Amino acid sequence: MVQVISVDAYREIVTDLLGHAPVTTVPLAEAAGLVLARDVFAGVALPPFDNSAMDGYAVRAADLAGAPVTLPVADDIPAGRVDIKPLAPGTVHRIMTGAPMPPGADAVVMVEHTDGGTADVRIDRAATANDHVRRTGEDVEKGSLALHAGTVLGHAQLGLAAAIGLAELPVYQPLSVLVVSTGTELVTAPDPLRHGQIYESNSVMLAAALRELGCRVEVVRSVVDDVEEFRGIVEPKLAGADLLVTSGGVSAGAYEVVKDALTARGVEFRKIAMQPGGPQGNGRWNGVPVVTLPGNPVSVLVSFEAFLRPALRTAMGHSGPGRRHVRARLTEDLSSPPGRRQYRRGFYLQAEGEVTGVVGPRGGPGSHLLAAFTQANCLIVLPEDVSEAAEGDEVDVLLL
Ligand SMILES: Nc1nc2c(c(=O)[nH]1)N[C@H]1C(S)=C(S)[C@@H](COP(=O)(O)OP(=O)(O)OC[C@H]3O[C@@H](n4cnc5c(N)ncnc54)[C@H](O)[C@@H]3O)O[C@H]1N2
Ligand code: MOO
Repeated sequence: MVQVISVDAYREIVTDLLGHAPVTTVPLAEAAGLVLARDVFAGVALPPFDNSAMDGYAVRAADLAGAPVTLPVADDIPAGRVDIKPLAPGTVHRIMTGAPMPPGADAVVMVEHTDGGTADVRIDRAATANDHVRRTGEDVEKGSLALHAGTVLGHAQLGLAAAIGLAELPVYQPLSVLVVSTGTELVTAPDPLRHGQIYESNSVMLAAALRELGCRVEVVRSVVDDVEEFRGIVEPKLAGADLLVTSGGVSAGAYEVVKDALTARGVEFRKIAMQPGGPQGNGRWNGVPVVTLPGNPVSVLVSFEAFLRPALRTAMGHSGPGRRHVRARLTEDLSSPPGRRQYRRGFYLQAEGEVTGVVGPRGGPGSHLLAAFTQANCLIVLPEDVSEAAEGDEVDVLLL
């Protein structure tokens, strides 16, 4: 008897199987999209020193009380200068944006409010202390928490890490996934199709979806339905993988290559109470986690959303599945197989000012209808205990 389990239970099984990726240190240039594994404290303040926000003149505000005034320019401070002399009372220093404030100066006058002189300068307006001065630590205090563990490293976060003087960051290592499509019927372009053959598409979709999540991916585009050949091609590649994902060869036919090759190798095959995506397998082969997906293209994509994406995100340190659920009203009647959670491709729309959006199916329930998926922006989720949903009913929608 094949064991049938719920989608939620299976998601937990796959999540436990993948566990957590190890922590590794990578250069900033390789960290985009990865998750920070430890809190990062600032070793320097930002700004690291009081500096000018404008090109102009560093002054003592008190010296400008009777503006307009003309004062001698005692020094010139371009950005990058490190030998900064104090400002004597009754003088100014010409200063550029980002240059250190001279000790004794308390404000900057923009060059636009002067005659731009280099020996003497006429300053047209009075100033207030702190005008156009960027204070040490105003952005980040030295020793403070700059980036929390669990932060997804986007461009702003990487910029901050660089600004506080870091060259590398501790991250959850991106998982290396080996993707293998099986099926004697599979052909890859530009080879011509003969009657009975189809172009292979699952590995392309899986690889793209995995790379979007930040995984490293190796692809074996197609392996024929032959157990020895499957083992011979895939087994040597396991050593470098954190996860093997296969497509096809797992249901009830006479030539189920993945099932036949891996049943005695630590992989358990069962049915999940979902449609599409019913037949699944998971386990370890030579210690490497294995998830075997059914071959129908929509089954692959729905399986990815239902449990692979959440499990991979958890493994790589992300919080949550990275997808939002909303409620929406159906625009037409739908039916669903009893006892199974059905995922229908849908299009969700929320009109301006409306609290609840509307959703309609794109294409039928068939797991071969890939084109409809490309027109969908969500999955309509019909629960196990629902076999009929009527137009106007509120349903659960997983936004893609
Ligand atoms: N007697 C039964 N037959 C089937 C059952 C069942 O319970 N009893 N389940 C059906 C369901 S549901 C699914 S899903 C499929 C899963 O079958 P397999 O995982 O063994 O997949 P295949 O038979 O190899 O392929 C299914 C389908 O998908 C096409 N395919 C496969 N790989 C690719 C690829 N890489 N790119 C594009 N298309 C691919 C393949 O040609 C088949 O049409 O089993 C049902 N049958
Ligand atoms: O469950 Mo299969 O994955 O419907 O087509």
